[in-house]
Amino acid sequence: MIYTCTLNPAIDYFLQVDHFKAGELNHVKADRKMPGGKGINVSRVLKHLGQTSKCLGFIGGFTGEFIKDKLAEEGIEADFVPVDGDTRINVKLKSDSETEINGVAPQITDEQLNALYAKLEKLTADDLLVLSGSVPATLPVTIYKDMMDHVSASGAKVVVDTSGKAFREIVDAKPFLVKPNHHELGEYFGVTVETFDEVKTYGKKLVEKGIEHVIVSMGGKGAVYIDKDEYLYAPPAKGELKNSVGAGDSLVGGFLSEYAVSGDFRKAFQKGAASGSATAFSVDLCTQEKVEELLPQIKISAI
Ligand SMILES: Nc1ncnc2c1ncn2[C@@H]1O[C@H](COP(=O)(O)OP(=O)(O)OP(=O)(O)O)[C@@H](O)[C@H]1O
Ligand SMILES: O=P(O)(O)OC[C@@]1(O)O[C@H](CO)[C@@H](O)[C@@H]1O
Repeated sequence: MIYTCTLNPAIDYFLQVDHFKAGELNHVKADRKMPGGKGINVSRVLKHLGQTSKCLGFIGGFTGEFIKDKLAEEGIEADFVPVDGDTRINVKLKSDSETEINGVAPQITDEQLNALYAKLEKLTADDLLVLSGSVPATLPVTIYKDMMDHVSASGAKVVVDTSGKAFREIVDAKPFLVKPNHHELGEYFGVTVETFDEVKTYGKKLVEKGIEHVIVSMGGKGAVYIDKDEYLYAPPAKGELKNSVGAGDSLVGGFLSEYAVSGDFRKAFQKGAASGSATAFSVDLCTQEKVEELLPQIKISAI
């Protein structure tokens, strides 16, 4: 089973405003509320691509109910730990440019954290655990490493997609796979990472630290896969950018949907990259149909 864990889920509230002006009254042309948070997005992409998964994490309040209902409607299993406060709302403002305003997580108690650990301790060697997104302020920044400690005895493989301090803390715990984007990779090493050579250099440093598989996403420039033997490049598919929110989660979801079935990294990387582009060209997260349409464009090459 693939488990996704979203410590800090959100309702993603998409607002379309013509020519947004800060500091003035703006009228919304169209809006949309979606269940969000990185792990939840991975689960939704897996579902779209025909794979089952279970969502873990913390959820609370009327916003949490909305997310649980939407996941249930989509046939996605969830086993969240309930918390007292409201799950956050993240505003995604689409105008001449994209602006994101991510909300604040509710309080999480030690008891609630222990309830999550108890669920993790039930994982087995056949399971994959995806730890995605930001860490609520009331949890320690070492939380992802602590969670890995709770699954380490099982041998379950852990995939991590996070940033900032949480990413800094997880690297030494050597997860199976990490997916920073190129900015996050640069932030970790205190440098700017823009070119493919820089991605290769700093991605390889993560592999040398003991992470088996590293995927660095580069937005509209595609993605690079690095392990101890090779560097692979996945170009972006061609299309019209409609929404970049969740493209990275789609890369992770698409990758895992193939890896869980075939264990073939090259094919998984291709499917992941096609899924990232498919989301970038869609209003919501990628569909199977769109991923299949774009897949032939993603020619994986050694670089
Ligand atoms: N404009 C685009 N055109 C084509 N493909 C894209 C585009 N933007 C993203 N992609 C695909 O999606 C992948 C992931 O995108 P990106 O690097 O933006 O992830 P991210 O920064 O983790 O995003 P998020 O945090 O919003 O999920 C890219 O590696 C690429 O394959
Ligand atoms: O604040 P975090 O946890 O880093 O990111 C949360 C978030 O911006 O990421 C997803 C897209 O990747 C959205 O669904 C969600 O709103």
